[in-house]
Amino acid sequence: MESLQVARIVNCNRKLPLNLLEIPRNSGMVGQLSFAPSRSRRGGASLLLCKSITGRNEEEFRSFQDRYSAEEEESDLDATPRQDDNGSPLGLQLLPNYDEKQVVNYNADPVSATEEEIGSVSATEEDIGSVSTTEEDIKGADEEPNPITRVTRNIVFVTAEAAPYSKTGGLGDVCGSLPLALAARGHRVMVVSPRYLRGDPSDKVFGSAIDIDCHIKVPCFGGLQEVAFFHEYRAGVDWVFVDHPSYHRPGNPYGDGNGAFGDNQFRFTLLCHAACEAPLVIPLGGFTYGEKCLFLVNDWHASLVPVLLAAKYRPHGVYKDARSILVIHNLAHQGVEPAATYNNFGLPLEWYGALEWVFPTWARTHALDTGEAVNVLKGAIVTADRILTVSQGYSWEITTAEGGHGLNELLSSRKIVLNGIVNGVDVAEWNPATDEHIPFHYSIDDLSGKVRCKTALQEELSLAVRPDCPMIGFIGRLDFQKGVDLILSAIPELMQEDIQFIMLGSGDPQSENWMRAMESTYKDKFRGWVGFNVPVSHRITAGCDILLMPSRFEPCGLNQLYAMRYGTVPVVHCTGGLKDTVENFNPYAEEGGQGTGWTFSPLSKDSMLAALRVAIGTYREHKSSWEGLMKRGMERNYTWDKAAAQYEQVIEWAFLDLPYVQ
Ligand SMILES: Nc1ncnc2c1ncn2[C@@H]1O[C@H](COP(=O)(O)OP(=O)(O)O[C@H]2O[C@H](CO)[C@@H](O)[C@H](O)[C@H]2O)[C@@H](O)[C@H]1O
Repeated sequence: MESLQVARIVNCNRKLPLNLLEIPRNSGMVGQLSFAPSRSRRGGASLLLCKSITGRNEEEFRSFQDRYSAEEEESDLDATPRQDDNGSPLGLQLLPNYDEKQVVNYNADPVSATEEEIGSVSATEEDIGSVSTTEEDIKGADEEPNPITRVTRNIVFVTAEAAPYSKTGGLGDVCGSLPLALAARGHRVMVVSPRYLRGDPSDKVFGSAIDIDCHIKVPCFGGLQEVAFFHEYRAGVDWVFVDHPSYHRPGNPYGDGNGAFGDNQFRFTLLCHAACEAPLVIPLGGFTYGEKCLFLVNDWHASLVPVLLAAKYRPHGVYKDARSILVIHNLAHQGVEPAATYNNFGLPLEWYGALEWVFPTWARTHALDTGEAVNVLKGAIVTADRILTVSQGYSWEITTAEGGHGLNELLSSRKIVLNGIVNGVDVAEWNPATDEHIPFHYSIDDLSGKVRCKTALQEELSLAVRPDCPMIGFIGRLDFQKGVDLILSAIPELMQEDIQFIMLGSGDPQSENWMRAMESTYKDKFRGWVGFNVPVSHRITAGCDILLMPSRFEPCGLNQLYAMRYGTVPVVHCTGGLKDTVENFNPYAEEGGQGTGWTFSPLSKDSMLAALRVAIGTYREHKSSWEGLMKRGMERNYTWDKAAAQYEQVIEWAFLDLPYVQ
């Protein structure tokens, strides 16, 4: 079968079906690798890569291995290797900062497990009896008044972007932070993402990722495509970068000034194939992640992964114990292509139905258009073991006709495994007391630095320096989702108020031009910063009094979380994650009011303007209420550790069930 001409570097210890071990002639592979026992600095057995590593490569590999082991020692990790029935190394336990009694090694041999471990396992089984996948269960997961059992997993993130290596929006933030939080909780975590090189100084972010001399050939797009893996071990996480010439070009991960790249389907198909191979072929710290891993696949770019597990691997006994969770950050993007491109995915023909997509008649372009297409995100929805979105509100919205982008019925059919977990904030990056991008620091106990940040921003933008003038900010992609059109329609009226307004964003060229035009029309009140600039986004978040987010839909939204942390009061459309995270201000509640901002509805110019006017009035005339709003927002706990505890719970649910597609 064509898709099974898997030419890859194979761990010789693994007993794979023969056809998976076949390596085509002239494949150009670096050679088959074998493993041999070697010295272990920690006394236990370790595995040494012993073929095709010569000269410089050998040196590089050794320094990579030394670095890995050194960091491992620093964190005092238990690196005892274990193997599964096939001889695959498993369960390298990374357990920093944990009381051993609280951690159960999921991969431990039950025969040799201690009584204490067995006791803990049975505690888990009791839990199983009471498990029901309700939102309360997830919410409660982070509370842990009496932590009983923690199971460590091998977790593989697959993502098109991960900060600081690549970021165009919130996906990059999440995949740059959540892996760290899960690793800190004791899991072994790998992030697989492309190695984007733009040919400019920004490429230095990949400077510490070394070529581990592991090349594979993946069968897709009519041939065998060779990709290489680079690796960096940082903050307890294995960052694995897939290297291929199609990731080397100017622009952002998805496109450039001319629009989206035409070969994105190819680029992300490569990513998915490579991500499926990575846990099998890359020995990190001497050991592969093995087959019993959990794939966290993010958005459509990674959505072929669960389909590949089901269609390409499991029929041959590989990944039969793995699980996958699809995380939907934005349902609006689904990876839809003409049906003919199905042949390019490297999937067996009989799996066409998983990706099949037929546009309704009204959405077809001409009389002969049959509407036939393939939808990659749909493929993951029908094959992943569980589905997560980035807030509970959004997980409900996507099951409705209004918010489902055509996938609501399918998503409703999987409601039982669909949950929402609100994103966290990277508190190391977003902390007004230490933020390196802002000129003055402040905290909930001493807010004096905030107004100084504001006047510094006014100076920077050549606006009148007026500490008492309400300053409103907007940060985000300029597109339909973010409701930029609403701001556009409201600006003439808003500019009648005595306020200052600053927008930072890039995207739709028409909106960019509109921002420039507004700046010249309202010289004394409006500033439009066109571009993607992280330091400026921090300065706006710290300097403004109000952050406006009129998003049409918002799966979670991060800027309102950052704003609250910086004492900047959010005014948001009451939708998705915005509704879940911003509590509407009630001035009549006890103790001078409740709430952290304003949520307006419906999504109209008038209701947005009304909310903004109330916010402006409160800022001007009710100073103590305003301070209460700021402080309550700053006290909100949206940390990644809290979110990671909830992810852990969902991961456990995934392993409780049999694989959805066997
Ligand atoms: N011009 C600019 N300059 C500098 N920084 C900029 C910027 N424009 C945006 N950013 C930054 O990019 C991030 C965007 O976060 P959002 O929550 O708006 O995510 P986005 O809509 O891209 O992604 C999707 O995924 C995320 C993550 O799950 C969800 O929160 C969200 O609802 C969903 O739409 C923030 O860190 C923001 O500060």
